[in-house]
Amino acid sequence: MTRPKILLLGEIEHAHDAWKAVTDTADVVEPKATNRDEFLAECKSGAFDGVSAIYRTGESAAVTGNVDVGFLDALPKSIKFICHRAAGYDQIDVDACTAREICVSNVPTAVNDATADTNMFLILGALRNFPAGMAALRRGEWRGGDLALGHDPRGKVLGILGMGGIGRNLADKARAFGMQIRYHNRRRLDPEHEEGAEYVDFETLLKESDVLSLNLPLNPSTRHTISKDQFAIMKPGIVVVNTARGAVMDEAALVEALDSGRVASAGLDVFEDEPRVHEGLLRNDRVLLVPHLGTYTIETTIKMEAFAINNVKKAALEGALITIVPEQRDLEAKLLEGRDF
Ligand SMILES: O=CC(=O)O
Repeated sequence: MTRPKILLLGEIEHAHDAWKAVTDTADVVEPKATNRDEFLAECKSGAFDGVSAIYRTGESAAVTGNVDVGFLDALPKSIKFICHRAAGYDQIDVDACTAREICVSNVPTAVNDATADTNMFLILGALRNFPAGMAALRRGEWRGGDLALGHDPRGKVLGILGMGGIGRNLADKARAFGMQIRYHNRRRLDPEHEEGAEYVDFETLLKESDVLSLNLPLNPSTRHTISKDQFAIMKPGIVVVNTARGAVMDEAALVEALDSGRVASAGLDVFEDEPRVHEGLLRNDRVLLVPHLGTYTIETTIKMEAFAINNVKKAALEGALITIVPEQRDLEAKLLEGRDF
């Protein structure tokens, strides 16, 4: 029997044992390309013919670009699975994959704790104005007068926009700090999973939250969910934090809202055009900035890699996935129908 072929886009950083179990049973090919044009030319040269599954990291987009129509059109027809090593898969045009009968997986659960930890750090740091105090100290001004005078989390309303795995994990952590949890989601959670969190409409969440946390995925319909009009109705003095994706919020509108004082402070792990960060955020000591470190721990990276590796292994060896992205869930049986593994 011929060994299955996997295309590796990016690196396996930590889960080497799990990866060895893949290379024992499948052949792995890696591109030589150093930029997108070279990658597309390499695809078209036949270098990846016979590959059935791709393992990719978000960082690999620096060479290949996003998984868009141009990328998919260049791939050999043998490719039927793309296993992405991250929770957010905004780099992947899932509709275009579906049209080509390519199944997509992400890493949905392994990221929850580390991302929610980062989220809580941003909430505390932004509420307490720690960045202002830290910047004053480095300027030799100790606390910088009352610049760093902050607020306690206890008793504050935390509005969570997007109550998925990370949002629910964050709610658990924030309860321990005495915060009142409200949330808005496309669909209300089953009340037994709410654990006291109150479901409110989007407008109420904006108008009544003391802290707004963005925990929704980025896709074409969630881009700039928070923009000028939304800032205009937020509770004055609100704190805004984002560990989801930069583009769910209009960054320029956030800078204006910070400058006008509508938003008192912000905590951001993600940016619209990473690694570029808006000048208006860099110069503002009331913004706590973290360079997309939400999941960046050894333990979580190992869990994420192992999860994606298990998906690509099952894809290459059995022609199926352990998890498929929600957009394709109802289509899975149809997409896999008639495949010959
Ligand atoms: O940002 C991190 C992830 O999407 O996993």
